[in-house]
Amino acid sequence: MANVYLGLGSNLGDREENLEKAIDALNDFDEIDVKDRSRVLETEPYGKTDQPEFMNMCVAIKTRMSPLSLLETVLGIEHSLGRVREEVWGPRIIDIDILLYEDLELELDDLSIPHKEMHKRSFVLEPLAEIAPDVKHPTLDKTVLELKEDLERGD
Ligand SMILES: Nc1ncnc2c1ncn2[C@@H]1O[C@H](COP(=O)(O)OP(=O)(O)OP(=O)(O)O)[C@@H](O)[C@H]1O
Ligand SMILES: Nc1nc2c(c(=O)[nH]1)N=C(CO)CN2
Repeated sequence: MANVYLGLGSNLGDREENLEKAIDALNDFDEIDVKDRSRVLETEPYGKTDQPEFMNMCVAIKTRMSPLSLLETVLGIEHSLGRVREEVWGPRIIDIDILLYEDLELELDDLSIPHKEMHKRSFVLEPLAEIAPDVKHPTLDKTVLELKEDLERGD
């Protein structure tokens, strides 16, 4: 079973309910066990700023799925919760990103692990540091807590 960390975000509709539904949908798969979850944090939109505030959280799962099966699964959950892909970085009912998958480093057309932007995003590092402070980012060779502190200092 692989230890995997996912980042969840929502800024449309009932944001907290959307996050709960996504966690329930993950748990509905035999190959996925949700092991831990951070608090839900309300965060300012990052990147494209003229959109509603987000609710973000991170979850720790154990899974037998391969990285690509897991990607297919999270995209399916996004679809089933009614997400419509319109603009990149735009408002969404639910977004599920694969942040870390064991200490895997993977660079495919459709999937980068670790998630390429995670170390630049406080809406990821803040909740992730609650549940995985000592987990190492395999490429940057720093723990989640160190990455969060670097970002807060503006490094
Ligand atoms: N680690 C990853 N987790 C989830 N999707 C990924 C990952 N790496 C690459 N992708 C690809 O990114 C595509 C677009 O994802 P999405 O629409 O959620 O982007 P976004 O949320 O607008 O931006 P970002 O990925 O920067 O958060 C997905 O269809 C998927 O193929
Ligand atoms: N605060 C916050 N900002 C974002 C988020 C998000 O989940 N939270 N997701 C984005 C695209 O993935 C772009 N900007």
